[in-house]
Amino acid sequence: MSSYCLATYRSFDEKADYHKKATGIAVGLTVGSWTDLPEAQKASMEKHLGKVVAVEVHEPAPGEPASSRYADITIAYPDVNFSRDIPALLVTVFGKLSMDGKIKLIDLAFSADFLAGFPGPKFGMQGVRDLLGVYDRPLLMSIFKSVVGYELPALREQFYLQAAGGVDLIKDDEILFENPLTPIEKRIAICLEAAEQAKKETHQKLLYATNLTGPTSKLASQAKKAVAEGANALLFNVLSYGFDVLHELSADPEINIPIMAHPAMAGAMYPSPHYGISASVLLGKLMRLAGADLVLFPSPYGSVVMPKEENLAIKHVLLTQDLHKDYTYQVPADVKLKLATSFPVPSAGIHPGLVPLILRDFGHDVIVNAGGGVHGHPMGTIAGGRAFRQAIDATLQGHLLREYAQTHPELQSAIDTWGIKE
Ligand SMILES: CSCCC(=O)C(=O)COP(=O)(O)O
Repeated sequence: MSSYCLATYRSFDEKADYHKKATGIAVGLTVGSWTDLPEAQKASMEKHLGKVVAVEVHEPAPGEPASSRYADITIAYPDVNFSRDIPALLVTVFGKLSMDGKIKLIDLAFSADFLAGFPGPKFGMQGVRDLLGVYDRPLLMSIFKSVVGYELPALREQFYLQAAGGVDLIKDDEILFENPLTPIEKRIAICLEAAEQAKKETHQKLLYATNLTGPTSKLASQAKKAVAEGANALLFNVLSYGFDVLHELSADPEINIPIMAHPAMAGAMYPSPHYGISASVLLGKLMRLAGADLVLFPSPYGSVVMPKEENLAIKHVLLTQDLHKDYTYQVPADVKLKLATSFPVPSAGIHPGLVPLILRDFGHDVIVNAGGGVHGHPMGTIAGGRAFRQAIDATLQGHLLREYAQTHPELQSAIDTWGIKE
């Protein structure tokens, strides 16, 4: 029995016969042509032929422009046509099609056969909590800022200040690449040393996500070098390297530390309503499928804004959604379909006054993440971390930030600087 992966597109066209268009996609991206084939060949090609699963046409409401006419089209692609990897799937379902007018890939669903090739996140949300021993609250992460051109002692100092403020994770800036001043093995050594120093004061465990960079062919060995040096997490710019690179790194048993996916470049792919790939597929489904343990993405609240419904769709995909959907296929009982969940990290322009909103929308299973909101604190970086921890504590205990701040000067100072968004 054939199995299929499903792709759903939103296509904008004022006049199109969308049913004809859907058939054109299903045939054009699989067997190429159908009606012209001799009957004998049709029989042998049947298993390779894409199928139209759904066509939902949305005509413009009275007063809306004709250009707002669109259809959501779902096509089933036979697994037999592509190998079990994300590049093959993406080129099949949205290779040439991505360049063919106003059309956006808005959803993907994977067959059991396809999913079986993906172990998913090695740690996931639960594994990251286990490493830190923190279960009863959202986590707090801070980001190295403006450290390009720094020598090791200055980098160590910035790490220590972040750690001493009580953060759970610290990540490299995504623009800190391999460089002679702070090469990965030396970064790891001095940052872990600073983490130990801070731990004497905070009594907290901490994960440091060091940026994995360099030529693709050397990434796995670079990651293993980092593990050998004691690294306890990696940051990875997934979209510039490709999902398959993340998949290979995360599936490698020797790279046994969590991988944090950075969304750099995503803005070139998801924001348009007419083109590209939806945020929930790009930063949600494909990241989790490829094995990201933590995924950063722009939040609806800060400086790089993503609409709230798209944010919540990413959260749903990372934390709860079953990525599997089978079309005309009985799933064998021994096929594992549930991937571990990935920790959502809504980011960019986050300050303590946004914490109530983040927790309202994401609940406990979220990582509050900030760079400028920690280092830009008027009382310094340590106070920046503390202000965030106070904002998290206040929100969990049901206090208004404004009231809690009266007895917590770091939070008060943060609110005076950035305000509270309700
Ligand atoms: C757009 S999500 C990535 C967030 C990030 O990496 C970052 O450096 C945000 O820094 P900020 O100072 O805006 O907290």
